[in-house]
Amino acid sequence: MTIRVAIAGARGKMGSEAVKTVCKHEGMVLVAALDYKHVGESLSQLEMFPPNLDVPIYTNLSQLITETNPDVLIDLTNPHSVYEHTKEAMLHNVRTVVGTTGFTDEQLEELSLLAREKKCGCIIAPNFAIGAILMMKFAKEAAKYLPHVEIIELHHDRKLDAPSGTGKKTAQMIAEVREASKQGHPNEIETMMGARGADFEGMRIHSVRLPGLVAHQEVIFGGDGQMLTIRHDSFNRESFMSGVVFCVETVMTMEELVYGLENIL
Ligand SMILES: NC(=O)C1=CN([C@@H]2O[C@H](COP(=O)(O)OP(=O)(O)OC[C@H]3O[C@@H](n4cnc5c(N)ncnc54)[C@H](OP(=O)(O)O)[C@@H]3O)[C@@H](O)[C@H]2O)C=CC1
Ligand SMILES: O=C(O)C1=N[C@H](C(=O)O)C[C@H](O)C1
Repeated sequence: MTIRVAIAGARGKMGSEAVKTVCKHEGMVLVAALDYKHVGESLSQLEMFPPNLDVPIYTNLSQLITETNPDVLIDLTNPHSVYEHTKEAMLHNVRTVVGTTGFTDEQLEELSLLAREKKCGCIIAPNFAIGAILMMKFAKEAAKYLPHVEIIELHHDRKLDAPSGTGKKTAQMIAEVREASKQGHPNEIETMMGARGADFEGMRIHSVRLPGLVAHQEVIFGGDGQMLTIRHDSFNRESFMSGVVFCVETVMTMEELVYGLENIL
C-alpha cells in the first residue's frame, strides 16, 4: 500500500528535507503541501523544488484533505500553528506525524484525548534523530544514580521556541526517575535575570542560540569528584529523516497519540 502524505511547512528547513525524503520513498506519495504563501500554486513552481514536482499548495487544511485525501499529515511548521493543524487533521480522521515543537502541556493533553476519542494515530516527536532518543534514554538511566543534572541545548539562531522540545522532553524523562529538588546553593541569587536558566523541577535548562549550529544537546551530571556528560549533535536535517519515515509508517497502525519516539522504538 502506498501512503498518501501531505506536508505542512514544506518550504522550511525541515519541511523541504521531508519533501525530498517522501518523494524518494517507494512506499509513499506526496499529495499536497500546506502553506500560507504560494496558495493555488504547485511545489514545482518554487525555485527550491524540481520542476516536475507537481504537488498542489493549499492554505485551508480541510480543503486540502477533501481534495487530496492524505493518509498522514506531517507538520513541520511553528509553535503558533501546529496545534490547530494537528487538531483539524484529527477531526478529519487524518493521522499526524508532528515534528514541530512548542506545545503546551494542556494542548498535548487535549490532543491526546481527541486522538483516543477518534481512534486516530498521532505521533508527536520532539526529536526524530535516533541518537537524540538514545541521549534522552541514557540521561534518564544516569539520573537514577546522579540526580544533580543540568541540560544545555544549543541550536541555530532561527529557532522560535526555548527551551527546545528535546530539552523539555529530556527534563520530563529525567523527572520520571528523579525526585524534584532544587540544585545549587540554597541561597543562590541571580544578579542577572536568567543566569541560572529555566527551572524544571529544580533541574536547569540552558538555551544557546548561534548561527552555524543545527541541533545539539549536552546533559551534564555532577557527583562527588566526577562529572558525566551525554552529548548528541545533529549536523544536518538529514539526521532526522529516518525517524520521519519510521513515524509515517508506524502511525498508520496506531489509534492514539504517542508523545516521544522512545515510547514506540
Ligand atoms: N522533531 C524534530 O526532530 C525536529 C523538529 N524541528 C521543529 O520543526 C519545526 C520547523 O523547523 P524548521 O524547518 O527549522 O523551521 P522553518 O522556519 O525553516 O520552517 C517552517 C516552515 O513553516 C512555514 N509556516 C509557518 N506557518 C505556517 C502555517 N500556518 N502553515 C503552513 N506553513 C507554515 C514557514 O513559512 P515562513 O518561513 O514563510 O513563515 C516555513 O516555511 C520547528 O518547530 C522545529 O523546532 C526541527 C528539526 C527537527
Ligand atoms: O528547531 C530545531 O532545529 C529543532 N527542534 C527540535 C527541538 O526543539 O528539540 C528538535 C531538534 O533539536 C531541532
